[in-house]
Amino acid sequence: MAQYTRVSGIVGLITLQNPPVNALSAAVRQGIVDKVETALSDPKVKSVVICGQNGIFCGGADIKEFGPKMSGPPLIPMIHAIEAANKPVVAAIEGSALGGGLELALGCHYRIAHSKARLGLPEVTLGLLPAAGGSQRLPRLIGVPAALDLITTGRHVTAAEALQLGIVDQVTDNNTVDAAVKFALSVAGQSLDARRISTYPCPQPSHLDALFEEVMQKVRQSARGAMAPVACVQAVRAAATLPYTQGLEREKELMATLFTSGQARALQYIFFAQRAVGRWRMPSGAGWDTSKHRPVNKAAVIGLGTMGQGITVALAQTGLSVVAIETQEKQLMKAKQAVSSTLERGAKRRGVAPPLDRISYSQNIQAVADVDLVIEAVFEDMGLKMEVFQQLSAVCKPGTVLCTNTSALDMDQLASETPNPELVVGMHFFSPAHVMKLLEVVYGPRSSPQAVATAMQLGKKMGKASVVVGNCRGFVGNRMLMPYSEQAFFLLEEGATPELVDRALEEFGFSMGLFRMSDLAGLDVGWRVRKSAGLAEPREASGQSARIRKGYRYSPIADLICEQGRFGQKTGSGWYQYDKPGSRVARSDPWLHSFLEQYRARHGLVARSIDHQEVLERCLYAMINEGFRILEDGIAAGPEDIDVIYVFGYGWPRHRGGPMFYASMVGLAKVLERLEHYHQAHPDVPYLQPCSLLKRLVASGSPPVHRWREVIKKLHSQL
Ligand SMILES: CC(C)(COP(=O)(O)OP(=O)(O)OC[C@H]1O[C@@H](n2cnc3c(N)ncnc32)[C@H](O)[C@@H]1OP(=O)(O)O)[C@@H](O)C(=O)NCCC(=O)NCCSC(=O)C[C@@H](O)CCCCCCCCCCCCC(=O)O
Repeated sequence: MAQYTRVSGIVGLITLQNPPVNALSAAVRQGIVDKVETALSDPKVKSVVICGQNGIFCGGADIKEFGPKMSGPPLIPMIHAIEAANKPVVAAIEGSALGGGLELALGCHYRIAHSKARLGLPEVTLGLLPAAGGSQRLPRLIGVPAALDLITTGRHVTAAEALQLGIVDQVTDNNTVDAAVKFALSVAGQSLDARRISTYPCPQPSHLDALFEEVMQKVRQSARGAMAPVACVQAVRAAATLPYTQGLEREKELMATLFTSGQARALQYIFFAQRAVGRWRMPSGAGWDTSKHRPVNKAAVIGLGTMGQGITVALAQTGLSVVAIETQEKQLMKAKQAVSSTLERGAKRRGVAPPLDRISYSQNIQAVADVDLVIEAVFEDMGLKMEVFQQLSAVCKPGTVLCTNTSALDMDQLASETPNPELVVGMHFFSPAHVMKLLEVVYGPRSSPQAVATAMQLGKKMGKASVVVGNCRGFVGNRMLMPYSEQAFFLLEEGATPELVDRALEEFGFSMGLFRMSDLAGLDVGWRVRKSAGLAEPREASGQSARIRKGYRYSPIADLICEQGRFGQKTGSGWYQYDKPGSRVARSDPWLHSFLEQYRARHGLVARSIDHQEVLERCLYAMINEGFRILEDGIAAGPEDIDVIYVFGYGWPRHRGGPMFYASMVGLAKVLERLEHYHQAHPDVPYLQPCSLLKRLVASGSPPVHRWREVIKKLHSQL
């Protein structure tokens, strides 16, 4: 909807009204069409201002209304009518002007923004392009290179940058609508000939073809199979090479392909999933809407290894006071230097002062006495962690939330070491913690909703995609990684190479294949986990029994690699070889290939030809199957939680929407059928045995992913 009033005698003020972000729903578009007509036909009105209610101009087209049948007036003619008006129309931009919101503003003759406003064309992140004329007007206004940057990345710019680029005409620190009305009064009656962006010639950069070729190459490389960034480049090229109306036709054509694509569905699903995970709930029924967080102004980090350093940086960058504890003096000094230089580099990039003085370093745990929250990040050793938790319980002020960053240990066992287990939760960061967006917030049976709410609130403040999960081995992310990597090891035994498996996964869209990823993370991490689970015992590496553990198929290949001291990039070799320890360029390793041949010969295995489809089906479906078990066990509340974890923490291609969404796109019946097929071929691999929730979903007609929670709820109520 839109409201119309007349202000200062001659200015028609149109206010978009569609909380919370004034998205351009059918009703809002109808409102704009009607109110613009009213303003233009009122002889007393000499100029018009368009603004949004509640401090936000407009979050763009209403994504919830996207579908095969769209009602209401279309955006393009609506914006054209504004641009063609014979009275000046001024956009008063507060909060955000994004997507269709900015396109609407670009149709206005002038744009006034509040200094805190953010502007952008983020359609590409939803699998779309700015198809309400944005891809044609923006390059005409700010030039091709700047428009390409904004449209292909979808990044939001500040009002200051928008002014510098020429997107807005004025920035104000005061009331934006008042400033826009004043501006509208000052331009009333002036000629608008030079203010209609669609009539501008598109500035022609030198070497146009070379520029587009270079950008297209860059975009294709980073898009990893995503269609929208490529279409965005094509649309901007149309702006640079065609008259406006033809460019608009091209924009429409490209949008038609994207709009109905699976990729757009996946990306829009992830947009809503990211928000849905914020509405967390524990099995007790307590959740985001019933639990109040404790304020956290001062936090402590215990243990300043790589993880602790990253967490310290992230907390300081969030504006918190941080007490950083490390008992070893040498490590403390090393960590202080590393944290300071990371903060300095980050601050330089952002043009701000580094928040070095927010951190105090100490070797003495007594220094945490007055903090509101502690994050323990010491070595993954239960004995050591228990000792730390006992000390924390004695030192911290009452009510301090105690968090562990463990990725593999039982956080409930740790909680049992404290007199207040309700204050204990897991905050599982991903390395490097100041860069990676994912945070798993882990609750145990005794964690209080308030402690969970506090960790979630802190995660939000830190800009993390924070997901509440239950306590189990590996939580959600690492638990699903187990069957995924297990299948990859089996594929090596059966004839694949790390290169083949990685190529299949990277062509699917993963930022890195499994073997390149493990070389980066360090192979010793998984080796330690397998050892502590009693799997990677040193055994006679030959014969049938070497490939069976606890009665099931097991591949000792990764353990044997580790026994050679090949821990990945840091040692200069792992699944690949590197020029020197720490170098990042993975090269195919003849040693590894002959090791695999010898291994197969020793175990009487005959290599067969394995194609990409089998790699994907076995690795991904085994992982997805575990995802269904996680849902069945109630460790994740819904498929959105799993998908957000995989997209933000494990390099799952965003345009495929996360593993559970992907399963729904492939078809649950097909996933079930392939799992049954592979389980029949490998009956000694329990991860391939289809989970009963998957069977139940298929039996209930494979409902769409947003309806799985109903089936899960029913399942739990029957248990
Ligand atoms: C705006 C934000 C920055 C605000 O952030 P904040 O943190 O304050 O709040 P939240 O993010 O939590 O959001 C609050 C709440 O609002 C919901 N929401 C946000 N934005 C939208 C939206 N655009 N639509 C609907 N709902 C929205 C959000 O989900 C939250 O609710 P929830 O219940 O989930 O908690 C931030 O929200 C943000 O970044 N928003 C998204 C901004 C964005 O990406 N905008 C672009 C939208 S796409 C667009 O504008 C497209 C246009 O360019 C062109 C459209 C043309 C359409 C033409 C269609 C014809 C296609 C032809 C096909 C032909 C096919 C055929 O031939 O058949």
